[in-house]
Amino acid sequence: MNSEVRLVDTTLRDGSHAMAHQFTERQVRDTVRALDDAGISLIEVTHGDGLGGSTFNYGFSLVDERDLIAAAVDEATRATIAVLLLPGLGTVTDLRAAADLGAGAVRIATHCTEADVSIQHFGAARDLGLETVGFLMLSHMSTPEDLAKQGRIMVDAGCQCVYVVDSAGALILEEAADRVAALVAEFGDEAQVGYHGHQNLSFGVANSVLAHRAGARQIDGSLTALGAGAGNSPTEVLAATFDRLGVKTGVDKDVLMDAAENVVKKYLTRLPVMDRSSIVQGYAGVYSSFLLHAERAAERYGVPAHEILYRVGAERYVGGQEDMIIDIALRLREEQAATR
Ligand SMILES: CC[C@H](O)CC(=O)C(=O)O
Ligand SMILES: [Mn+2]
Repeated sequence: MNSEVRLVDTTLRDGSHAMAHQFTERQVRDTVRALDDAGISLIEVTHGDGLGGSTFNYGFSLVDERDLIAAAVDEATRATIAVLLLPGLGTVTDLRAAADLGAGAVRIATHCTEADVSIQHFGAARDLGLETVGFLMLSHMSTPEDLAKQGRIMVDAGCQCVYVVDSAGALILEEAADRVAALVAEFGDEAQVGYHGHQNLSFGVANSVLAHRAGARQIDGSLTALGAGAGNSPTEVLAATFDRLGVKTGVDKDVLMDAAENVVKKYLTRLPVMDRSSIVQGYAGVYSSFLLHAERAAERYGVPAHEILYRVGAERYVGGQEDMIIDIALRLREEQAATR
């Protein structure tokens, strides 16, 4: 087992979902400075749904993400700023703009069975000299073998590290480790493997430890767990846990704990929790970023959010199908009215 791991922080990207994309430039600057001080080497800053995500369907950003990326680049003294890109929502033009602003890495995310849509984006990213990472989202929907085949498509396209992304917080222990192990076996020394967890069933940190033991070299976290659904594996907990296990992260856990307490907790509008809706997301395998969309639909149409999320899981809806949440809420409302 390798005794080192790189902790990557996504407070300012996955946390954007929990903040309903309302990050201010001040919040971004303060968070980047704290993470940079702690020694985090890769900090992701983008709309929750990636470049170009500020839309009616996904939710408008308070501040243009290009301004937030520029502020992050300005604030970081050692860390590289990464952006997220979902092909089809973000374009190569958006990627060039982010690189011009000083972003040094891109994480390109596709549904776990659709890595082929990322090929041209990886090519463009390598041409721009960016560090490249691939995100296989909703990884619980694929077998380890199929996931490895999809990862291979990304690596052949120029990806340097492919992540098993547990978007729904649905993976439990060896389900996460087996997926990581399959990718590690497929790539050998050609590319690294990463793990991105969500806490819906509370396995984010435990899965991250097992992912590292299975060969993952990069692990995601968010300060205070700020992220979609019940949030991500808390970066400060990952740092303390790996420290206890004797795995070097190169970060200062106490500075991270301070950042969680004194920076992020001061501005967050909603502390991620394992409540009924987010537990259902993990149980039923629902994209974590659907949580706020389901809560809004529940409020608007007078139906329970967790019922919406159970249906979303049963229908196996994936990222980009946010509008189907409204469809389900309307159907539930009709069913309710029929039983009265
Ligand atoms: C919408 C992109 C998504 O939030 C990426 C991610 O972090 C995940 O799938 O968990
Ligand atoms: Mn996520």
